[in-house]
Amino acid sequence: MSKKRKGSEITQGDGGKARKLRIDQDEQNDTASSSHGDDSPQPIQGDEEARGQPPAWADSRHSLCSALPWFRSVQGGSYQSNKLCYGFLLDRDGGPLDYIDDEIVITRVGGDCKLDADGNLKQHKNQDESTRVVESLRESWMCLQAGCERFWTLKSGSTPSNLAYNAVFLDSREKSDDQIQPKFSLVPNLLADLSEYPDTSTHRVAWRGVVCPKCDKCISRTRWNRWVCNDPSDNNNNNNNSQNPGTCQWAMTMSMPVFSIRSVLADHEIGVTKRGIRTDKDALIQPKCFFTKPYQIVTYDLGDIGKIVHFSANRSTLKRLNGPNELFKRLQEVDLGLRRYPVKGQSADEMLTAHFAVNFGMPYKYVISVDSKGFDEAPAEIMYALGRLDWATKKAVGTEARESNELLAVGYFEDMSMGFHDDGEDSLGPSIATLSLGSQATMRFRLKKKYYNGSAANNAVLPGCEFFEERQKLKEENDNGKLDDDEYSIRCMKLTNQVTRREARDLITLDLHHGDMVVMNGSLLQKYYEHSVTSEGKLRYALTARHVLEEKLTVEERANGRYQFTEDQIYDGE
Ligand SMILES: O=C(O)CCC(=O)C(=O)O
Ligand SMILES: [Fe+2]
Repeated sequence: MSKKRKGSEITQGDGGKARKLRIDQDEQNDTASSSHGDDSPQPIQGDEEARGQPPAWADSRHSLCSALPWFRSVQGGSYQSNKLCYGFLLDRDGGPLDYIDDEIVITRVGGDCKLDADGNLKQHKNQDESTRVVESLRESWMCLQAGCERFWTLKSGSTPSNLAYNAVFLDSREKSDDQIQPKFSLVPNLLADLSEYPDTSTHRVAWRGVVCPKCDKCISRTRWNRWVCNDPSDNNNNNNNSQNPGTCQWAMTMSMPVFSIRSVLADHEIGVTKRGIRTDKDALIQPKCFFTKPYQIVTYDLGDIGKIVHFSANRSTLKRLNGPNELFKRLQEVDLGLRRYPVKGQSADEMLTAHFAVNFGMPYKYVISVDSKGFDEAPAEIMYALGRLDWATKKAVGTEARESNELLAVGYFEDMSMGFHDDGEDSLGPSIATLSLGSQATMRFRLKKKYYNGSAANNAVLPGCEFFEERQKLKEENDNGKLDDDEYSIRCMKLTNQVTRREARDLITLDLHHGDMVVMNGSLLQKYYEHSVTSEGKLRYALTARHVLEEKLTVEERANGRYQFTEDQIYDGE
């Protein structure tokens, strides 16, 4: 910023001589030699050297938004709430008419920019007579009434060449109300708060970013229990900025108390003998319930597409040796290496997942940018979970089920979730099993966008698509020859054109409780449907086992997936 303003005075910043600007309209004439005259407020010069240090800085928008309450707009340039602008993100692509001082920001948001020869985004079109937005340019007063013969003309009759803001305009504003004070400090000291209150370690506020106390960099919480400035292991992480790693090595580890299972559950009772399941008589897929002593087993059968089997553990199953209660406690005590990764498909340094993850065994697409740890590095708790998941998979699918050779551990703090996705890589076997530990969660299944309007599923009528019953009827008529293929396509297309929803409705919703296991079986289930999970408490783990097809992997990768259960890791279903 070249100049700073205070009230109606414009003073040169950086220790320069303070000079008073006389605001005398008569003295402003057409012949101003330059609109950037000595004593006028000046727009920011893009190539000017920065002076001083900012109180906080960030190398990605995500870390800025996570660390400072003043800017929470991950995508937009302006962060506002209730018509109040809290923060404005200006980057090097500001326009030539931008003006900023202590009290005023005049700038533009997006639009009309093009990349120049050096790859910099530059404003493509400037203010001219066709854009009459700014009525405050200093060069001289002129008429801005389109159609007037003096429109966009200076007193001399010429059109303006250099544009700068009129000082009177810059000065004309209401006095600020001293009663209104900011809600937070410019850089809140979250670190001090969190070390004082370790029982909040998994609360929403604790997975915000912090500002590095050494170098003032905004740091997202990518690690389970710590913040690391310039985390060297981000190099694997698709992070653009890792090409220019910073030198500050500050890190802080949070002491995290071990939460009892009781303290993270909202339920009255842990592990009821018979669990109520969501019942909806109109639901297309009706669950079939089956009780055994240790588990209530609920199956959602989608015919040729596949099935979802939900195992709910009862109280004594939860309490067994190496069972869910113990695993929940012990997973908190070991260092699993959980961390948050950039969301796939987003620009590399932007969004991070709203859950922590770590992969064991064979590599899996979900964490493709990080090396998977071999099962030989997995803590025993992972192997106990794997044993239980293999049992559940066999129980749901039959003895032909393949043994898992990969396990993704996911950790959720308060308000964390996993958005809609499928687990259907072509390098995976058809069965996927998950063990839930800790807080309750909701799992939803729905048809993928490209199928729910009924248009793209190889002539199959998929449960959950719009106009399912009408489509089924048409298909029957087509199958038994009542409707020829052409007419059938026309009628189907007509239905597709009537679809107004953007996304499919949920087809199946599961309430996942501590100790539950869910087995999804069928590759078509992953092809046509997607699922999401929203965690509803302060701490939850999901341990998901899959079978990655060996032929898709290198010899070294295959070695990671080998393991030998100890006797007690083989689960007997009790
Ligand atoms: O959190 C869960 O229960 C499931 C997680 C999941 O869908 C996955 O890891 O792919
Ligand atoms: Fe999944």
